[in-house]
Amino acid sequence: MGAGISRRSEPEVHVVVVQSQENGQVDAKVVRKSYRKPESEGEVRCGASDDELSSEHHLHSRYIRQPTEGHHSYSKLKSPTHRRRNIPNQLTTRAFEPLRLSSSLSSDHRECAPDFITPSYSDPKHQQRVKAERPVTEELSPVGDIARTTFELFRTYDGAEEYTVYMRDDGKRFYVDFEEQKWRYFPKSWEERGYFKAIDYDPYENSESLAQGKQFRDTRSGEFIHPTKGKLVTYLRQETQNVLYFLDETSGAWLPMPLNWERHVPNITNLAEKVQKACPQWKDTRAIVALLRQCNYSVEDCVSIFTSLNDDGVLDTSEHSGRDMLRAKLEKQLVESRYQLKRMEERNKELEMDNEILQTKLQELEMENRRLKRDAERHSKYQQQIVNKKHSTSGRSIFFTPRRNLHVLKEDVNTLQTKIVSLQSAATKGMTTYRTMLDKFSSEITKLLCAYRGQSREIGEVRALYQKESLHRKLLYNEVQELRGNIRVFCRCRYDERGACALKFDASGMIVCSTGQGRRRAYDFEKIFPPNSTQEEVFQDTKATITSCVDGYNVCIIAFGQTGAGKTYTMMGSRDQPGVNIRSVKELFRICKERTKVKYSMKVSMVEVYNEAVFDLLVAPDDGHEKLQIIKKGKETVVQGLTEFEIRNMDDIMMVMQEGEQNRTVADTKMNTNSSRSHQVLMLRVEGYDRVSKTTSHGRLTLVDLAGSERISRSEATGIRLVEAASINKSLSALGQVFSSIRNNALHIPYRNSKLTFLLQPSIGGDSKVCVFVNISPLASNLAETISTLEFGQNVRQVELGQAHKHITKVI
Ligand SMILES: Nc1ncnc2c1ncn2[C@@H]1O[C@H](COP(=O)(O)OP(=O)(O)OP(=O)(O)O)[C@@H](O)[C@H]1O
Repeated sequence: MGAGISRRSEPEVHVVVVQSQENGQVDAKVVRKSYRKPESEGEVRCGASDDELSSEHHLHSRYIRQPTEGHHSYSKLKSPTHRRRNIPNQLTTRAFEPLRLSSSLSSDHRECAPDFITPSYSDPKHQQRVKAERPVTEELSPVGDIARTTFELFRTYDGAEEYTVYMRDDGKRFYVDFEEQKWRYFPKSWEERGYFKAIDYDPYENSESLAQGKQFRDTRSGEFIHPTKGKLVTYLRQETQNVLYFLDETSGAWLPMPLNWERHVPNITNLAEKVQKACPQWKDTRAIVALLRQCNYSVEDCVSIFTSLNDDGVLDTSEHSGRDMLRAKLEKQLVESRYQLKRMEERNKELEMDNEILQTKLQELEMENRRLKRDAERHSKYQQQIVNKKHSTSGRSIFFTPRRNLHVLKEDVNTLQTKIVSLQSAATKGMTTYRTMLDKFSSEITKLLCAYRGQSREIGEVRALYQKESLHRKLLYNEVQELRGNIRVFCRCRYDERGACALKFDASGMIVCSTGQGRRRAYDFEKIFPPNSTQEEVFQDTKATITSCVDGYNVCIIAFGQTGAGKTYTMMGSRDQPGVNIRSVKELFRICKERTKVKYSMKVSMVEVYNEAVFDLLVAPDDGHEKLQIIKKGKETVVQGLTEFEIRNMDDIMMVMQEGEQNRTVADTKMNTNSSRSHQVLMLRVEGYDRVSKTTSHGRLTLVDLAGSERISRSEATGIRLVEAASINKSLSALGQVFSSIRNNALHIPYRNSKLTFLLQPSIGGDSKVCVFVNISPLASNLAETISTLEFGQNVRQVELGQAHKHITKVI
């Protein structure tokens, strides 16, 4: 038992035809909406050829034939919404296949061309019939927004047919019926049989709506009055993008127009006004001009990007959002392009593999073909020999070859020949198929390669733009920082051979780490030093700040971070790789030596803050390690009884530092074998007497190596180590509170909450220049501490100290 099913668009009609095996009676049933099995037993043989189907489809009726010998039966079905038509009784007998609709009856085709169906559009005979039968479709109006349309060439894979296709801005395709001079919807089902090729289209040539643009293109040279530069000659040159150049009269060269100037060019102003008219909430003209540049001065593209970004919620329409919007767009484009590139690469690989397989198959077939040809030649030779032999023996008695044997041989040869011919034709057919497929794949590969190259170039451009933007942003930020007198915060990640790096150092100069639950966060600092950074590189960015203490500024450098994250390494360093402390003093000596008109003197002192008490590190503990008191004398903060040494060269400072390091409290902890248990503060007073201006500058350099924050649960500190850890954490949190209070402009800044903050008050709370190093570990096991250190750094970054002041006194 079986069934044939016919289906069309609503109302859905299913037909079941059953022929009883007992009496041969044929029965056809109409089942709507669902497929139902026929109840009577029988064998189904029903169907219709494509021709018959297509010729009847436009009648909107179906018939099913049961071709038993000499008898034809049919069932005529009609859809209630369509008209009835008589079906001819006489139908030819032929082998039927199960009743089906041709592939061209896809839903989109029906929707587009309701009154005609093209089952085999490449068949010219059929097309003629279709043209004769199809009623004229409504007058389609393909022209939408002409600037956003695409003209394409649709070519069938066998190359037999070509259509000019037009894609409207709403994505609908049309093709030109040249005979009837009409636009028709392009059926979706055709797309499987060929491919599209874009036809280059110049909107200036064809669009009336861009008459303004045409005029603009025709008058590429021009001049305009710049508010400060006066009259400037311009010329709009087209390269990959349109780029506006102006004639620099000094050098006589055409230079690209700066964005700020471009706003005053009348044509550009016109375009920008158009954009603003379309997007009234977008007020930032500079951003509009920037986006127009990116969109090759296409108002439509510009508006479209604006609208789409606005829809996505990406766009902030406030005045200063243009650059952000552009960046967001570029980032989005970058992500999309990367994804597409990846997909294309995958597809490319697949196609290349298919291609290889096909090549191998083709080679096999060619070998088979050659072998068959050789066999055929051998057999025809053999047959010829037999015939010759027969002729030569025809006059004689049948002594050599009995007639019967000859007959059998002849039959064998004939059979063999037939087989060879059929094999040859099969091989040729197979080869043709594989060749066609090969051609198809080759063209696809070529297309993909072109697209791939285009994408790569685009990605390169977008990436370069993005990096330029990031750099620009950073420079602007630095300028703003300079003006606001903020603390500069650097981040240094230590090198650690114990494990892989769990942090990502972004190309745009950010540090990215996972903050749990699949979320990631990027942290931005003045500069980020990845694990492989050298001590010299780290010092380079602080150098400028340090040297300003020679001019009379107070400068303070602080290293903050988890225990073992490399604070002491950054500040003190090793003998071979000296840190910021030694390099700073060396730099100070170098500058002092350079300035011959100024007489400098340097004095150094060193203290540690250990368990909430201040100790002089330049006094050996044996000589009486006394707690020192910090007191306020007017505006100054003074450590009572502090030893101060004058230093004249590097040897002096090296000796002093060695002494201080020896006296500092360090201990072996679970987290660091040489862990600093106190905050070390090195203070340098630099006085310079200018013989010419008769003034004295009083600069002060404070270098602070903080003790490391630690989680007691991880460091497993007990006894005295636990007391130390508690006091370290307390003073560090007091430091954090001081920064937060300054940031929030609090009336009271709690400097006195700890000895550390009280000691550092003149350095961090006044008119100093401050650099903070946040030291972090790259290990995944330290991620929680790393994140809290990075958060601390971000908070400190927001602090505004105001502009630093020079300390200069006039000598009478
Ligand atoms: N960038 C680096 N390259 C190579 N080794 C480093 C680096 N940073 C730190 N180290 C090494 O890591 C170890 C711990 O560093 P360091 O003592 O400077 O950490 P710390 O933050 O000062 O710790 P604590 O707060 O416990 O004193 C030292 O042996 C140091 O030499």
